[in-house]
Amino acid sequence: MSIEVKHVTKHIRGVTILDDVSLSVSNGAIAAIAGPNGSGKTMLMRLIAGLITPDKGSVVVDGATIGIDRAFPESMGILIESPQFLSAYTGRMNLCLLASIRDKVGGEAIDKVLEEVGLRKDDKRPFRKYSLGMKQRLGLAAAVLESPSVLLLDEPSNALDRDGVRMLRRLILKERERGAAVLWACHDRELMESLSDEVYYLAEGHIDGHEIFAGRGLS
Ligand SMILES: Nc1ncnc2c1ncn2[C@@H]1O[C@H](COP(=O)(O)OP(=O)(O)OP(=O)(O)O)[C@@H](O)[C@H]1O
Repeated sequence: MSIEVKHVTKHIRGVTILDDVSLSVSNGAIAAIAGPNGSGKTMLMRLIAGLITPDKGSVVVDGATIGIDRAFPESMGILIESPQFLSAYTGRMNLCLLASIRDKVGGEAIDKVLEEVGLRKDDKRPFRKYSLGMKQRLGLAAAVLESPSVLLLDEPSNALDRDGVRMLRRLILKERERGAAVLWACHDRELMESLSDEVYYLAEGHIDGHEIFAGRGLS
C-alpha cells in the first residue's frame, strides 16, 4: 500500500517531461501534486499507473517495480482525465461490467458506491446522457469500487458542484481511513491543502518543493 517514485526521468520527442522526480506516498496518506498547467502532474500519474514507462528511474507500487515485476500496479484505482465508459450502458451496468473482470465485488458493493458518489442505482439513462458532473461521479465510483491499495486522482473535483465536492472530501478521507495511499492533483488550492497530508510541488517536470502538513499523522 505505497507508491515510490525513484529518480524518474521521461522525455517525449526530445522534450523533458519529467526530470529526476522522486516522491513517496505511504499507506493511509493523502499526497497532492501541485503545479501549473503543463508541469507534468498527469504524466507522473500515467507513469505510476504503468501507462507510460520512464527513461530513467523506477516506480515501485506495493513493493513491485512497474514494468519489471508487473506491467501495472495490482490494486489501483485511477481517475485520469475524463472518465470513459460504454456510452449505451447505464452507470450501474458499466460498474457491473468493470466488476466482472476481476470478480472481486458484487451488486451490493456497486449499489453502495453509487450511493456514496450520489448517483441513483435505478437511473435508467445511458452514460451518454449523463452530465459532466455525473460522469465524474461515476469515474470516482469506478476508481474506489474494488477498495484499491493505491488511488490516483487527477483533478477529481472537475465538474463537481458544491455537494459533489463535499462528497469528494468524504470519499478521499474514507479511502485514507481504509489505508489506501492516495495521490491526487487538484487546482483548488483550498481543497487540496485542507485534505492532503503532504504536497509535492512540480515545476517544468521537476520537484520544486515538498510540504508536510503538521498534525495529520505523517512525520
Ligand atoms: N501525448 C503527449 N505527447 C507529448 N507531450 C505531451 C503529451 N501529453 C502531454 N505532453 C506534455 O507533457 C508536459 C506535461 O503535461 P501534463 O499533462 O502532465 O501537465 P499537467 O501538470 O497535468 O497540466 P494540467 O494542469 O494542465 O493538467 C507538457 O509539456 C505537455 O505538453
